[in-house]
Amino acid sequence: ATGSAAAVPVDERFDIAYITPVTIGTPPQTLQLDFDTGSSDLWVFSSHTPPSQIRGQEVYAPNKSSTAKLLDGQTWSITYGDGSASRGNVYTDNFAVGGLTVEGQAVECAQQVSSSFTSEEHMDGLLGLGFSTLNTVSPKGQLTFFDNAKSKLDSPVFTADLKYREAGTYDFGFIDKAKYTGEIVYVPVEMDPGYWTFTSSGYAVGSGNFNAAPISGIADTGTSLVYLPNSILTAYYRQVQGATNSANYGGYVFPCSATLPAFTFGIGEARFTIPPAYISYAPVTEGSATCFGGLQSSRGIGVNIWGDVALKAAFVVYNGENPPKIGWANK
Ligand SMILES: COc1ccc(CN)cc1O
Repeated sequence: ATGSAAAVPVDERFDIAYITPVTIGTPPQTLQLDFDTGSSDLWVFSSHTPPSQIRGQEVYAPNKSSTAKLLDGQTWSITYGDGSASRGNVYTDNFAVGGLTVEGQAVECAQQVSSSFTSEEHMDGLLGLGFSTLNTVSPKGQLTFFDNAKSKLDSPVFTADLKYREAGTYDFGFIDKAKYTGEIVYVPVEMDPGYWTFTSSGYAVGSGNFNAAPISGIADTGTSLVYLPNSILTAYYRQVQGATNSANYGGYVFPCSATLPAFTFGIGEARFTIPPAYISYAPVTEGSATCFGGLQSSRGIGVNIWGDVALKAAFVVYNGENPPKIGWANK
């Protein structure tokens, strides 16, 4: 079996996140979820979510699905790196992504969501694609959609082809040769504690020399920006007129009119270049002449994060074999 579905920017302007249509239950209920390789809970706005916390989202109503079953006594609670959070109870139901169906998928229904989820009107929940060890359901941890689907997939992989301000694709069970150029370069994945953790071979700022140095980090489709060690950030923003690391805005900002260098990162011998446009991420507030950078410091996070700003510069293969590996190709 295989599946394929669009990854659409959730907002018209900054690629804050990408949403993908899924169907849940019988008859099928369609929701738009943020596919997140940085977490492993599949949770949705639901008929159990307080109406005061819903602002336009579609909800999953298990009581309207003839195939829904309550997982009695099971609850979930998750907090993300940006401080957002949600929690609730758990059902199993039929769940499909782009023609690929899993029966008995754990669907975590929100009984509480934090304000940043409420304000993300087009996002009806998250679909975790991290390793199932990260799943928060207690007392019995649940499997991700990918782990449930894996045995029936033609190949135990999914791929992410995210794009700059346009729709890309998530494919399950196959690698579409039309989506990339050259060869896919694979590097090992450390699956403890549950992220797609890999080591980049180094970086270059603009047309400067490549600095060969191992940079461990996670490939995280659910994070908008790239978070790297401070030393790399100072090397990059030193090249940007008027750039400062702003306590006020919580990161590197610069005049939106500034000329930005590209940023290149290595995967083995391969090189991937993030164009300047991806790094001039967004005005700090609507209409401001000050822009927030797409490259930020990982100081204080505890892990380096290759988020969407980097991922959309590549075609990425998440290979769930044992041991897992991650593949990168230009496109
Ligand atoms: C508030 O929005 C989000 C918070 C956390 C994640 C997971 N990294 C994804 C989101 O879209």
